[in-house]
Amino acid sequence: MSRTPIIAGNWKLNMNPKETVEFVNAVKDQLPDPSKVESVICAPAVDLDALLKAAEGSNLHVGAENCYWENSGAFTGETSPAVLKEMGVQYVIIGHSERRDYFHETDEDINKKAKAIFANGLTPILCCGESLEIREAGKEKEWVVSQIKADLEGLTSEQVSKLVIAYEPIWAIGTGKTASSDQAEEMCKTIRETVKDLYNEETAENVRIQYGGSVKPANIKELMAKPNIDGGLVGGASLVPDSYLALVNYQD
Ligand SMILES: O=C(CO)COP(=O)(O)O
Repeated sequence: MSRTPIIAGNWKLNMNPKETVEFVNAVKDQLPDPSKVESVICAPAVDLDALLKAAEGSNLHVGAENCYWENSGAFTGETSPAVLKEMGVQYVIIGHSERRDYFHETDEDINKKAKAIFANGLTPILCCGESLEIREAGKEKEWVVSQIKADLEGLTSEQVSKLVIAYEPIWAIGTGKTASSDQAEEMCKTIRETVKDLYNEETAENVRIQYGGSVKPANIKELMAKPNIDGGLVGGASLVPDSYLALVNYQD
């Protein structure tokens, strides 16, 4: 298996440019070799310039938390994927449950964003996941499979081979309630099987699948030991240098 583990912080609406630079200076010399574990921070758009400059020459890779599906035009307040690429950004989170819930993003919007991100040579980190209500009804697999099918519509196997998918059960986000490593593995396996059904075995073997939802230094090792979990998408525990370093250096 040749998938490189990828641990990504999702800072959400936290951190300013000064705090961003302080964070990078505290972590940049202690990050793992990117061929062993890829370390990513996804930051608010207003922090990206500071983040990129501070991270230059280090093993830290940079992502945005969102973007629009058009590169330019009369779209007040949006972020251009073409400009993210010009700046040196590598990843863009799309389909986070907070964007789906609070900003009413649909699978159709997310699919358009995925296409625009790939067209600009960036890599999407595509989030999916079910609410507590859906899990309690026993419908989490069909829910996530239908999200994945709609979000990947029209993408090529070459694109999906490079994609990162983050399985984030909404009931585990910011709640301190982690899915058990078995529950996380079961869903990540289902996602990989869905990619295999939609594309082929090779694409399914290449796609990297993260788990997200109360990932912490205390549970990262157990999650990463699972065969279908290739990384973590981490909110709260990615904001503090020591805990971010403990996460990306989980192999030590
Ligand atoms: O939403 C998340 C990452 O995208 C998870 O957030 P927490 O790690 O704070 O639970």
